[in-house]
Amino acid sequence: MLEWVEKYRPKTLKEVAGHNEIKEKLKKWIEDHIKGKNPKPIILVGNPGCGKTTLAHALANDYGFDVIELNASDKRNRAAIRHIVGTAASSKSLTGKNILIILDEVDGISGTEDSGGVSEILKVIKEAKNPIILTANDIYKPTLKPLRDVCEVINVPNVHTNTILAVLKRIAEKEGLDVDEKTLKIIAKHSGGDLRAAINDLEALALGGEISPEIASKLPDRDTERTIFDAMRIIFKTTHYDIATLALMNCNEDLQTVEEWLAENIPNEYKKLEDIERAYDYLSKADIFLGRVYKRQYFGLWKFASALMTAGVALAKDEKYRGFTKYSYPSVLNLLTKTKAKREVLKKILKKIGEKTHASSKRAREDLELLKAIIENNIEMGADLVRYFGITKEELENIVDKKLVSEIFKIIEKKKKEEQKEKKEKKIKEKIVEEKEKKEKIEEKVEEKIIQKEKEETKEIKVEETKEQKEEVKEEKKSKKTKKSEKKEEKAKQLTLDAFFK
Ligand SMILES: Nc1ncnc2c1ncn2[C@@H]1O[C@H](COP(=O)(O)OP(=O)(O)OP(=O)(O)O)[C@@H](O)[C@H]1O
Repeated sequence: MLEWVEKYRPKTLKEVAGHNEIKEKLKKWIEDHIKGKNPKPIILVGNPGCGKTTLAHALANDYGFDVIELNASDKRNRAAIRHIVGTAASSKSLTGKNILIILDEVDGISGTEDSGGVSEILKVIKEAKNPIILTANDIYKPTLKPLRDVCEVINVPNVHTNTILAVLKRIAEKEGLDVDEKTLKIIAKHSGGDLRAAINDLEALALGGEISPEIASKLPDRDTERTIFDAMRIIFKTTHYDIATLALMNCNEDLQTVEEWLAENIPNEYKKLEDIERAYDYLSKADIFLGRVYKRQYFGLWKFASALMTAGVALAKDEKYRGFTKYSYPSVLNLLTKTKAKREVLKKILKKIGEKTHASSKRAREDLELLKAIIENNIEMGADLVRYFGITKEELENIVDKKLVSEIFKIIEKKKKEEQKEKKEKKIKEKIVEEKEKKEKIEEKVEEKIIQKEKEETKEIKVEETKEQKEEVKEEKKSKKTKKSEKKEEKAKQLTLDAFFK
């Protein structure tokens, strides 16, 4: 049974959804070839599943070309490519048709381990009389610059959501699926412009037997889980070392998670016992390296773990298994996800205890056991400790019986209220003392002022007194003076009288 992406792969350019401008460019390019103008080879660059290979095949079909499609990043293919290019000097196939060479995944030529890869492809391009289309997800690696220089780069954008929706509708109709537009829209949006992913999702949901908006919205997330799905697809479907090792390039998951995914899905993909055995053998070897990376911090071993996991599992099969495989979420991770919330809470509690007791989380774990025992035997003390550590009710419910928790928090509330009351009373008492002190101070000040005033008054009286005394002395002096002068005058008068009578 063909998987849907193959079953519904467009045969002609007309059937290819979207990409109208690119279709015109390709048509002109192949017509130039037919006219013998020998234009530059084309590199179609775009994200996975946007239709690069489909465009190339449809073009060949429309113009009656036979196709030779080879994976450029596979070293073993290079000899075949050279041979084909060499023998196809007449640029015609056995059937007498023109040949279009499609070199897939040129960005899979790895720079260091396959340094001659790019120059070999360049040689092929130079010698070939046939039109060549190369495809790549990313052509902007520095090692691929020589290829960019001799080819025409055409960027193929992601497929528009509406276009994807139209394709999904057509497939659903042909497959007689009972699915509404809302669900198809969710799948289309979710694919992020990757039509292959959208078709695969629709097929996976159809296989599951139920296609509803609820289920469609549970599809793995494009940017996170999706990348791990892509990685699984690449590792399980390829038989090439380089491609397999690149499978984790855009994958954000750590190697331990990838290992779980592979362990879960090996028997989903591989059917021959020998393949399964070999795959698990490589995976277990990868696990040994990975263990040493983490335990001994030998980060140099990481690449061996990664290579054994990706290329090891990929090359464990004798040949590719065709058809669609539904990769499942690892059951162990499923279990961990289910208990994740609980584990997170436990971590928080241990952190809180550790902060107060200045202990590691390992030691805090022992303290937590102690706390549980205290709660069961002396709930008052347990409540005090729970409060001291700052453990919330919701957190405590994860580790202690709910009944006990509500009792503990009743005690805590009661204590809190009592403390608040005490605090209030203390505040009132303090206020009273404060007021009293204030009053006393005011009284002291008033007294001081009265004394001051009295002092000032006595001073004034004294001043008055001295003034009066001065006046009196003056008066006395004055009267003495007048008396003296009167006496003088009298004396003078007497003298004149005496003189007169003499
Ligand atoms: N524009 C399109 N119109 C119709 N179907 C498409 C289109 N693009 C992709 N598809 C579907 O998606 C499948 C994958 O497309 P194709 O192999 O061309 O992608 P690609 O861009 O070459 O991806 P990759 O980079 O992974 O090789 C096709 O088999 C086809 O069913």
